[in-house]
Amino acid sequence: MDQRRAEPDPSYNNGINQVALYGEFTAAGNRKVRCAVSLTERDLTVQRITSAPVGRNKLVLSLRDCVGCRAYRGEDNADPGAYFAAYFYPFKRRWMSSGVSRQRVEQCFRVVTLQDPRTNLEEAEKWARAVRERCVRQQNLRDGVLFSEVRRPCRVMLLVNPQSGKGQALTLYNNHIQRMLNEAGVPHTLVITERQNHAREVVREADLSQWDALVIMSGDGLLFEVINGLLERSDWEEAIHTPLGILPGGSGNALAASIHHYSGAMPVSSEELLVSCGFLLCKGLVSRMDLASVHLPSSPRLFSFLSLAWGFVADVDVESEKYRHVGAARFTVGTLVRLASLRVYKGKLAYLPAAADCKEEGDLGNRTTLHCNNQSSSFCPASLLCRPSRDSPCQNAAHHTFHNSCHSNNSLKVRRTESTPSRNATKALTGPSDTLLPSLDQPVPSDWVVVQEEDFVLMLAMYQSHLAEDLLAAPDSTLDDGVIHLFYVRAGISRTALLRLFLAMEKGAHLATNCQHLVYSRVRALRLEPYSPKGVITVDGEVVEYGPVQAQVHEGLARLITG
Ligand SMILES: Nc1ncnc2c1ncn2[C@@H]1O[C@H](COP(=O)(O)OP(=O)(O)OP(=O)(O)O)[C@@H](O)[C@H]1O
Repeated sequence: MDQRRAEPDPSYNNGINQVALYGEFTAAGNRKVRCAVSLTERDLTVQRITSAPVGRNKLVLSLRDCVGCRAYRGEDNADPGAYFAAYFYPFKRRWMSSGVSRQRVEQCFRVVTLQDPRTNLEEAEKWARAVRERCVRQQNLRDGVLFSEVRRPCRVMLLVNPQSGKGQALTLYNNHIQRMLNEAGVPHTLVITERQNHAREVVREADLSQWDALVIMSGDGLLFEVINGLLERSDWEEAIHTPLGILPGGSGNALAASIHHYSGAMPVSSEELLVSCGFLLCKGLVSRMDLASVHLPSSPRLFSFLSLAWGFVADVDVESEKYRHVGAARFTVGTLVRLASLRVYKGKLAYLPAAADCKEEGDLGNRTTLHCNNQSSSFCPASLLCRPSRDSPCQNAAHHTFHNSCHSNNSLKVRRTESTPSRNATKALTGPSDTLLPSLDQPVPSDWVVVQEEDFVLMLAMYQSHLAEDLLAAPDSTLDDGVIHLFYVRAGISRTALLRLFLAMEKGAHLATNCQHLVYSRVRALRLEPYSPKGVITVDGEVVEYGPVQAQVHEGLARLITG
């Protein structure tokens, strides 16, 4: 038989395409299949050695899609061969449906250079090491992305809430995540949360020098606990720099959907989102993430990484809890139910606008410089749709409102854990100071915009892109843009128009619907004073004390593994 071999291509002999390693091995699963394997700085190329023309049966796998590679001896002691296996998660077409998602590809080879098992294992280890090193270098090469730090987490605390979402977080861990982390060589310790605030207590007390990353496999509620636990520590400044990871195990999974979106990938199903976030976690790149501090009338200050909501969105979040068995679809069901009894919420909203073209760094002492961000002039995609003029004092909205009749059903969930009043802007002992916020009983500063309308259907402040897996609420948000993306919908909107807005939000196109009732502003701080005696306010999807609330963004305060 005329066996054509895939010898190293001479045209590859320059730069990144230069073949660093070349070998011929049998496939681990079928010793009759021989493969020519070559490794460049960028790719692993596998060419089956057959009589077919060179190029057929050739697989080129990008090392950017590789999470790890390991070498090992076979189980049969009489077998002198050793093995190396490389694990890739490239985007592939879905079976039976359109679009692409990350799907697992394993390439495993048997090395029998000599009859000596040790030499064979050394050869396999050489390959595994070379693949791993190039994977890391490919991550380092990524440019144009504001990744500040490259660090492979090696000791990970993985906090899993077994009750989150449909109650399947542990099954999802067993079916997907455990294997991915093993493939990536990331040792981890599983902490299964037992009750509310368990994770908060664990991270508040933990010896953080023992952990390179804290990863949360749950909904957004558990990350909320972890962030607040870190910021309650006396060493909060260091603690909040602990890299955090998020794996979707809840029904909302907004932050997981946001980092998937930031990675440039197309929307995917819930299980595909888990694989995508698992992949990003294994890649181990750490980015800065904005947090917002939130002040409530009589509860301690909270830190929030996602959203602050009042009105329609907050009500849907709370009321749709009972539909959590349907997973991410719970928000769609909740939206339809609440639309049927659309309400008007009365209150006063004020905000500090973000500078149009400048990005001010956080107000921590060590980051006081100002950076002009030339690109941010194109920030507001629908600049025509940002309607600051609607906030002008001359705008006189008709004030025929219904008082909010929403009854707070949050007695079990409300985060009123301590009783320290916070009448001063920053009363808490730990965490950064809120230089932009006066105390809640003082008027807002004169450079704030006071919204003239007092009748709303919703107020939604977002610091990340997604409100839920399939709700791209703030399409222009980035992880650390230092901006609160403030949306509100004025009273008077029809049910149909509101439904259209939420349908458009699935693709992040709600600003382009030209809805006259929707107002969007980029802000750095805000205050809401609800007038209705009862209602719901949520922070990161969790119900908090109802009443006046204010928040300011802290740019890039936390660290998140974003791949
Ligand atoms: N073992 C447990 N039993 C009951 N509640 C728990 C347990 N572990 C954690 N919790 C609490 O469950 C709450 C909800 O968790 P989380 O938001 O992560 O999941 P979820 O509500 O299912 O997700 P989503 O918000 O996306 O629907 C958190 O406030 C957390 O404190």
